[in-house]
Amino acid sequence: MSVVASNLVWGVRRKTILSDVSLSVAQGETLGLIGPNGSGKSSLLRLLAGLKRPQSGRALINGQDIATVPRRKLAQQVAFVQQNAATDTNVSVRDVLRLGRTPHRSALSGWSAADEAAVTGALAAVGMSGHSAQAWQTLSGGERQRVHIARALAQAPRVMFLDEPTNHLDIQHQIEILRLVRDLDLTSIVALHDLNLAAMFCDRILVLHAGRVVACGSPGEVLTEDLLRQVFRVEAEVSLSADPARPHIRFRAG
Ligand SMILES: Nc1ncnc2c1ncn2[C@@H]1O[C@H](COP(=O)(O)OP(=O)(O)OP(=O)(O)O)[C@@H](O)[C@H]1O
Repeated sequence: MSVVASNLVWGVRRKTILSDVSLSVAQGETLGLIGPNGSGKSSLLRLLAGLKRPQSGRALINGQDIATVPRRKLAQQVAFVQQNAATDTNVSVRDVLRLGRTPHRSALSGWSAADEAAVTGALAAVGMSGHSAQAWQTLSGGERQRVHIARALAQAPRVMFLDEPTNHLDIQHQIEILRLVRDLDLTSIVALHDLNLAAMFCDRILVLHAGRVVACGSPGEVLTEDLLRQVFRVEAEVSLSADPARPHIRFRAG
């Protein structure tokens, strides 16, 4: 399913937070969303996922304005891994994943073999099978993050929005989770702070700065020394030697 945003504007009171944001992500593509703190990445993901309404402009999933898609249908198609998502404390890991199946179940249908397979597969995909019966509140930060990603996978969405999914994860799991997202047969938009990971795993990268799109293209097109200086205020060397399409950034310590 494609995701398209046209001229999105959103703000609170008199403050404009997103100005005229447009983007287009094709079926199966992984778009990285980068930008400094407060540039509007989470706000944009919330608008795209239909959790907030734009003041003007439209967000479309598969050509349909998300404002017009019924909530349940939207939940069958779209999963959102939010930053610092909380979960009711008194549940097991498996229960958290079971919640991901809710949009696919009717009030009358019982727990099906397909539901069970989706939960088991999602737990395995994030390497958490061994924690199935553990109480959610006893998990480490990185394990919680992986369980939230697994819940989104269990939802079997066609589109996935992820806000800093590598938060709290060790380097092995950062790479594994992004590889998993890239290889899934779905459309994804991922907000990331680690620019080298964005370069490694995203098909294209969109850069937000003060609520505006300042660049969008392949990692090689977008992640230039000039852009890093102007948008992120850092000095860095960008090397294209190993793979010109996937630049590597070396930040200067000072
Ligand atoms: N409900 C709100 N009320 C007031 N200000 C808000 C609200 N939501 C977001 N903002 C402001 O909008 C700006 C963008 O916030 P947002 O969380 O989208 O940025 P971000 O790029 O995801 O940041 P970070 O990288 O720090 O997670 C910030 O300055 C934030 O303080």
